[in-house]
Amino acid sequence: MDSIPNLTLPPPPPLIICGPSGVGKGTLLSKAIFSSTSLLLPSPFSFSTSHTTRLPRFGETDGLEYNFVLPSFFQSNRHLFLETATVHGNEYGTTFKAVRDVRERNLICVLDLDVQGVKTLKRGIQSTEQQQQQQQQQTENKTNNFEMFLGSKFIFITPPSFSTLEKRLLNRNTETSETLKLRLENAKSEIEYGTEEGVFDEIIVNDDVEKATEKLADVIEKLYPDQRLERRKQ
Ligand SMILES: Nc1ncnc2c1ncn2[C@@H]1O[C@H](COP(=O)(O)OP(=O)(O)OP(=O)(O)O)[C@@H](O)[C@H]1O
Repeated sequence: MDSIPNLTLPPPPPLIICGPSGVGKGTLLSKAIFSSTSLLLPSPFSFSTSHTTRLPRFGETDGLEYNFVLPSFFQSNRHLFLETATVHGNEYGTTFKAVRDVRERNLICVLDLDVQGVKTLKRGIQSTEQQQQQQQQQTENKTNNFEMFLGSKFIFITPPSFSTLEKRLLNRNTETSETLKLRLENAKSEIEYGTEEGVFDEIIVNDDVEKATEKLADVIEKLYPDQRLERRKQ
């Protein structure tokens, strides 16, 4: 007997935000899409819950801010992760399941990825597109973790200048002189990649925070024409 077709449409593809550390990704995202105060117009976007080996801070709940796991979880389950990164000796990563969970809630998944993560994702998307063109997917009937990322939108946030990025990292007061140096060294090649023609759908210069927030909201509404974001009076 034929199975009943699933008539619910999947949510729109994920939104990927990338940019050097300290450029203001978190700041702009929380102002542009996660600041909704209206219960009638809740944000259609949601972050996925990452995994980490760092210990929970006071007030953090397992499964909410992060899935707190042992280092052995990362070692034995690499295949479950879209991307992983080591920060200050702790592992962080996004599993395919975490993205799927957001999509099952019918929300658009937002991923804050570094350049390595973007490259991995783009490779996965490209090979999935190739497989689909050759129609191998149907004949082999394999589940492909990258299928849900087809059509993802990529936004790169860049600083107005290198010295501004350095100032922001310094003012944030989160860096030692070593991590500051490392983040700035990485930023050079990240900005080079991010501003290359055709890699990202949109590039936003985070100069004035209010203008950049407005620009981010405009760009998101352009990339997701069926979505409306709650705009704040400045
Ligand atoms: N347009 C802006 N003008 C001035 N300061 C800003 C601007 N945007 C962000 N900042 C400040 O810069 C610092 C870095 O911002 P934020 O933490 O959002 O960066 P991030 O890209 O999310 O960094 P990370 O990738 O390390 O998490 C913060 O102290 C933030 O308040």
